[in-house]
Amino acid sequence: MIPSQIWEIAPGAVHVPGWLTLDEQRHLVQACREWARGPVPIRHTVLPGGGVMSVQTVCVGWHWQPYRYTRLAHDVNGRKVADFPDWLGDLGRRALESAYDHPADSYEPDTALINFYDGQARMGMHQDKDEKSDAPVVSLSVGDTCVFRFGNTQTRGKPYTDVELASGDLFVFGGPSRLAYHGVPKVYPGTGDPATGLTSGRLNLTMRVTGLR
Ligand SMILES: O=C(O)CCC(=O)C(=O)O
Ligand SMILES: [Fe+2]
Repeated sequence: MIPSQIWEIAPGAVHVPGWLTLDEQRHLVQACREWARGPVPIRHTVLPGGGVMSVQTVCVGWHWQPYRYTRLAHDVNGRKVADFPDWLGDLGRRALESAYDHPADSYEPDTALINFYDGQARMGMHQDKDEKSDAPVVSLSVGDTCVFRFGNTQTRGKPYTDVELASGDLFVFGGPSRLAYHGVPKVYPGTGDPATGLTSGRLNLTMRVTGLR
């Protein structure tokens, strides 16, 4: 295989286009489909102020609800989310190795948030800061291409860099970029390859280390 190109967007923030093979994307879509059904079904997360997120989210390992991780999904059906599978941890370590070009044996993600975007869904600028660990976030995308806005650690606004994340792309943010604001201002409907098993929309999976036990 041709080695993937690696783009450093900011220190510790790396974009690797086309990192997942089509087979890996298919496998991920299948797994996400199962997780979306339960034990805690995929849902539009309700924010404390009453707002509803336009993306739909399902978690594995730990359940995220704004703004903490819990064992049980109190805001959905009170059940425990699916276990974080070993194969996903292996994929996370491989991803980190590709992005940073050094071994990642000690990287042990214990939660994944899976977001589904339809053509209208967006995600506002935010920091991933509910984890009690400074380990990197590994992000994998399948389906429609989006604009991923990667900003700075100080403000929601400029400076930021807009990156197009397409199906199979890997994005890692850690180190000095771990707490950078980021968001998804736009998804381009109809740009994904149905061969992934996803006929419309965009799937994004982020793995994280919660630092909880
Ligand atoms: O969909 C994406 O690419 C980013 C998702 C994200 O930032 C999150 O789940 O915290
Ligand atoms: Fe995020």
